Amino acid sequence: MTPVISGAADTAIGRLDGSGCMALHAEATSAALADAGLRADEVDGVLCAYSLAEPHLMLSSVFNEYFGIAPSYSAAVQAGGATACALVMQAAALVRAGICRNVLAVCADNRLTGLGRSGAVAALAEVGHPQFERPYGMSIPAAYALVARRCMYERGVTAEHLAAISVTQRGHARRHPKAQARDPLTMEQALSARMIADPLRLFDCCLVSDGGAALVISAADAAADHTDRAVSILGYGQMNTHEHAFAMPSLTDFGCRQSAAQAFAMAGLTPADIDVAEIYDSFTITLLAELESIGFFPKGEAGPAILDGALELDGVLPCNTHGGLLSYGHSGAAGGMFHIVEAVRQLRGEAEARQVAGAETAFVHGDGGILSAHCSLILGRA
Ligand SMILES: CC(=O)CC(=O)SCCNC(=O)CCNC(=O)[C@H](O)C(C)(C)COP(=O)(O)OP(=O)(O)OC[C@H]1O[C@@H](n2cnc3c(N)ncnc32)[C@H](O)[C@@H]1OP(=O)(O)O
Repeated sequence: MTPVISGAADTAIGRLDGSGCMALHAEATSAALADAGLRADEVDGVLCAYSLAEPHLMLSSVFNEYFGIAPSYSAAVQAGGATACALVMQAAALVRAGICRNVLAVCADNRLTGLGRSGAVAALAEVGHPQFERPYGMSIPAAYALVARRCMYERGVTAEHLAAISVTQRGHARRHPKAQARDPLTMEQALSARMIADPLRLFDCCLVSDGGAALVISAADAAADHTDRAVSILGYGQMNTHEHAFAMPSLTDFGCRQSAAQAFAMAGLTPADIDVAEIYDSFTITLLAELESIGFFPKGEAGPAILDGALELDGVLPCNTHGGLLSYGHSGAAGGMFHIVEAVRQLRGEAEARQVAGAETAFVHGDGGILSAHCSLILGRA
């Protein structure tokens, strides 16, 4: 059974006063089911993730009860920023195995209003190793600063290369009416913004947001009964190289190389065949390093290419066309799901002012945090 994405939707994003984690899950789910043309009782699989603001021991069970459904397969998955892609990979496997016909994958969190930005940043700092990192104040931005410094030393990455990423993505976000950060951003502003973790400045860092997103992954014949806008899941792959920053095998070469290679082999495609890319951008350096590890650019060449407009809507690799985690928003596992929702919209030709002309193939990638767990998807126009 070929798996397809038959429905995709996201909630509002940003500071959503009064929002709750479960309400955002339910809102995203209702919208994705409506998009798929599916009733809730036709869903036989539910996959969800986790919440920082309202932690639950078994989020999937809580969600099912809250939403009033009783799927035959249900689980909560946690793979950091790779979670959304991992949910799609697991749902596709359930469909291929004939276990489920319509799997709902949903992620949401209210971490901006639920924890406050400083509370969210403090909670994220807890992911560091309890013995070797947390006592020394290692934060997530600081860990990525180590990656940035090493890429500067080994590959000639410059502050301008990183700033060009945040400026390009802000330009994309300004074309998306729902994006959280839509003010104009210039190279000068990006390069002179306050330092967060040297060499990463404010606009090198992703946002903290409230929001949610959901997808329906169906068997192709099941989807054909309720929609003609499904998007094919052509390939997927995953790689886990380490857990904590201190154990990274390399500060410049990441597991996305293997996860993407698996996905490309399954799809029978190469990076040159991709029309639009939605790639995890927790920090500007995350994206730059991934672009080179995956093979979209040779080592040391992504930065100059980005300065030349490679990631623009009419560039060689239109990338993070909704604005990404840097400007669209980042709400835990939902942050990665926003990338997938955007890929679906691009392939359906529904991306409005930010549509990439003739987009037929999309590459999506999630990175678990400190570049550990990696999961890649390749989607295609059905
Ligand atoms: C583990 C995984 O699962 C994988 C991952 O995704 S890793 C990524 C996880 N997420 C993070 O690490 C979050 C990264 N971001 C941050 O830590 C914070 O945004 C930051 C430290 C960069 C700034 O936080 P701060 O200093 O407390 O900002 P603060 O002084 O409150 O903000 C002032 C203004 O700056 C702006 N601002 C804040 N953060 C911003 C950002 N990242 N980009 C652009 N503007 C930002 C806002 O306009 C804000 O005004 P409002 O409050 O009106 O919105």
